[in-house]
Amino acid sequence: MTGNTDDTVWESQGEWDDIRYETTEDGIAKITINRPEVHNAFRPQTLVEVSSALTTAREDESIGVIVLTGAGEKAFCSGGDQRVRGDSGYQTDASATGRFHVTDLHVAMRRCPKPIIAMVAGWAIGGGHVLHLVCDLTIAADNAVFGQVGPKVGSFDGGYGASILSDLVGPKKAKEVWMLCRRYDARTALEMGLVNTVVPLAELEAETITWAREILALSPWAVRLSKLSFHAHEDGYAGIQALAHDANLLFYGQPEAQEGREAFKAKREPDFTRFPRRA
Ligand SMILES: CC(C)(COP(=O)(O)OP(=O)(O)OC[C@H]1O[C@@H](n2cnc3c(N)ncnc32)[C@H](O)[C@@H]1OP(=O)(O)O)[C@@H](O)C(=O)NCCC(=O)NCCSC(=O)CCC(=O)c1ccccc1C(=O)O
Repeated sequence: MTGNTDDTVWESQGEWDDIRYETTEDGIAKITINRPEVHNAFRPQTLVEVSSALTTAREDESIGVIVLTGAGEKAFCSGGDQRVRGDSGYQTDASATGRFHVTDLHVAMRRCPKPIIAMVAGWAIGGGHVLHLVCDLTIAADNAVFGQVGPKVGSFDGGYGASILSDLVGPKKAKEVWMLCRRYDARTALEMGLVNTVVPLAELEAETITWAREILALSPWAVRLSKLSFHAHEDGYAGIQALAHDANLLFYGQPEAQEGREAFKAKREPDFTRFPRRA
């Protein structure tokens, strides 16, 4: 056990260098970027570990909601670790091929059928701001500060960092965020529609858990399909594919689909005549 908030006990799982992965008995997983000395900036290894923890949470049937956060009270995440930014992307070591590992994580977060809540205290800046954008919900502490810094440090995000932001706050405001690199406090972020709620820092985790438990009380399939329904439109073919594959997952549980499987295994022709052709 690693700690608790009110009645919540977090059980620590796995061996990690850059993150913590903890779960509660009632179905919440918490992934914490644990590099407070650099305001939780991510290096490639950080993103590999977050992705791995996300897969663990996704495949654990006892988990219904995932919380993404940063260690300490000063920062959610300050984006890519500028010390390992090479000329071809971010590098695991000086001789490694550079990449933008974070874009693969964005896709995995969108693809993950379980709701992901960003729990934001302090800085959510640059790629750290994009990470909260990609989460489904954001609970902000009153000390949170949001913003993009790409054009200041020679970077931009033409993927989710532009599109989700534009959908949330409108194209004019989104261009302001990226083209002026201003900082926005938590109250302003709430007014802009960037976050779901703002609470005192001391109540951040308790509030996040309350939201997570409200979700956990609902139908898992309906929550899952709700998330994928938004992305079906927003993510184009990839979004439609995720929703359609869930329809197929549900169909696999039906006698009609099972007849096809059983007939193949028994080396006989399938008999679908007893199944209705519904309106
Ligand atoms: C966040 C700050 C404004 C906070 O300022 P302050 O409170 O004064 O703290 P500092 O003293 O500056 O920081 C403390 C300590 O942390 C180090 N640090 C902070 N941020 C980083 C960082 N990103 N990388 C490395 N180190 C960092 C800082 O140097 C201090 O260390 P000392 O040893 O004490 O000196 C301020 O810290 C700040 O402006 N930080 C930098 C923000 C930044 O430039 N972020 C990177 C933006 S680019 C990016 O994120 C890439 C994103 C990406 O990869 C991508 C690629 C493709 C598509 C999408 C994306 C995407 O955007 O996700």
